Amino acid sequence: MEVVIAPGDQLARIAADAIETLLRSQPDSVLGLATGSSPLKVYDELARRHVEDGLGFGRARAFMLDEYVGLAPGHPERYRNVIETEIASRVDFAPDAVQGPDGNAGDLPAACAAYEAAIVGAGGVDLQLLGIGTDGHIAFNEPGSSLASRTRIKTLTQQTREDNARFFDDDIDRVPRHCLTQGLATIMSARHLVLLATGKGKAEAVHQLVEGPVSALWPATIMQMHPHATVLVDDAAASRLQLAGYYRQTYASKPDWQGL
Ligand SMILES: N[C@@H]1[C@@H](O)[C@H](O)[C@@H](COP(=O)(O)O)O[C@@H]1O
Repeated sequence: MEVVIAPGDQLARIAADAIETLLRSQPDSVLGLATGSSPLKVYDELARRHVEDGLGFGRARAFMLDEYVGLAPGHPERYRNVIETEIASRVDFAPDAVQGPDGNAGDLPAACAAYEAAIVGAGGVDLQLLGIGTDGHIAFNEPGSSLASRTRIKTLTQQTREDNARFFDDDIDRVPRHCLTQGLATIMSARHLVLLATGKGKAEAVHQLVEGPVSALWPATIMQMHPHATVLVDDAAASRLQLAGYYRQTYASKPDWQGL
């Protein structure tokens, strides 16, 4: 696991660089897209590079991490709509190139199985962007999630519903109680994981993610088992890291040939 501590804007550029390098060398790459506020600056940077530098997404495909259950198709906070607004509509993905789990399916378990099959059918995800919840969840794998889980229905914790109420007019009663989410094993199948976290509110989750024992109690800790995981954090999110000095020193002396 590589930990990079840098200012927020720089983190977004580092993540966008990794995606650009991938797309330029392999235009038919499969990207994993995350919702939440953490990746928004990355999406802004990718949209800018699309317009100004001709970065193309026309042959790429993308899979979303998760989706609320039961939000109306036109609801602005439905993750499919958020991804459309924040990135898909701003670049040149082909129609239907971006897929997400169907939180309005009549048969939700079947929709989860179909989603897993679609990811496998596309050859798996090359680069998965991730944020992290304050309780250490990735996608919507809440504490207690099986470390071997695949796409399935989950119940959101009170903490996550409180955290996400800001997207629902600060009214927790409007935040759905259930979601469909890629499982931890699904996420671990991606070839490169790139997690972004900023702000003091994420400091404990980041400490656990990088330095805590691997445990279902802090689901993101499974990333310690991934052969290619990058954690991009600002000073505030890094403030509880015990080995912050070592991570800074390692990144400062990173060889040019190494890449992210
Ligand atoms: N399902 C999403 C996660 O994918 C995201 O990582 C998390 C953190 O969001 P933010 O980046 O806004 O802090 O929020 C939601 O729960």
